[in-house]
Amino acid sequence: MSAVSSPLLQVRGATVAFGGVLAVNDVSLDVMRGEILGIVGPNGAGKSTLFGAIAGGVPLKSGTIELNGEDVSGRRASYMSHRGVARTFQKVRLFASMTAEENVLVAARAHERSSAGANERAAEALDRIGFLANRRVPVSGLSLADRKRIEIARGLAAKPTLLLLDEMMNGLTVEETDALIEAIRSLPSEGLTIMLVEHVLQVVRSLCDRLAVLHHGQLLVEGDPAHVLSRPDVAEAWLGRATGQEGHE
Ligand SMILES: Nc1ncnc2c1ncn2[C@@H]1O[C@H](COP(=O)(O)OP(=O)(O)OP(=O)(O)O)[C@@H](O)[C@H]1O
Repeated sequence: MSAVSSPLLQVRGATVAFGGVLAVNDVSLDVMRGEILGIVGPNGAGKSTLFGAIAGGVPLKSGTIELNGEDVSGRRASYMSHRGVARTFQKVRLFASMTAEENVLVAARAHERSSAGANERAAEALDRIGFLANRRVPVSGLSLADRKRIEIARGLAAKPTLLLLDEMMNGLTVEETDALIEAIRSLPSEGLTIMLVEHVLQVVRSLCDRLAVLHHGQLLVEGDPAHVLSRPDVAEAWLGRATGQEGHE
């Protein structure tokens, strides 16, 4: 298999246990280069835990995770970051008193020693996600939608090959969601692979090339979004118990 067509990430039999709870249970999944893969499922299905195992810092009880053919199972987040994996968190983690630019610079400096280089990285990351205009405004004065973009820019400042986006649309209006979908859609053409956890159906349908459904920590099904979403077992496992955020429909 050529490097181009081989998966960027291979998850094999990944299992994560918290005490007696198997938060991720024997999950195997390939993530192809340049795709946007949606990870969906009801609350508590194991989506964020799977992200944690991939982004580093959440140890596997069993199984393996390979990135570019390297076994990275159980590695720390800092190691994964330098291997090209960046993530955002459900709860935006920004320094409120700092500007957008300063927040992104903090992330950029972890990857670039020279301040000129870090400034360049930060500006490029903000530009990629369409947020250069208000970059000098303190974060405390920005909308949630803007803060989500800054959170993504912080991830992009690492120049990742794999970006994990955790529920970016939570709390956004329909218009803000549409705008962020457009911004995210343009990213993979610049050599980026994206995995995203999302509850909003509109996002999943219009943004993802493929979907993987988790339920009780296990992979229920993966494949084309239209096919996956039409399955009765998916509707029952996920849509039947969704939280109402899919009201964007
Ligand atoms: N640090 C932890 N300690 C103990 N149990 C945990 C921990 N993190 C997650 N869990 C448990 O693991 C399971 C999977 O949780 P996880 O947060 O990964 O699900 P999720 O699909 O991301 O849910 P949500 O959509 O609500 O964010 C749940 O039963 C949760 O209570």
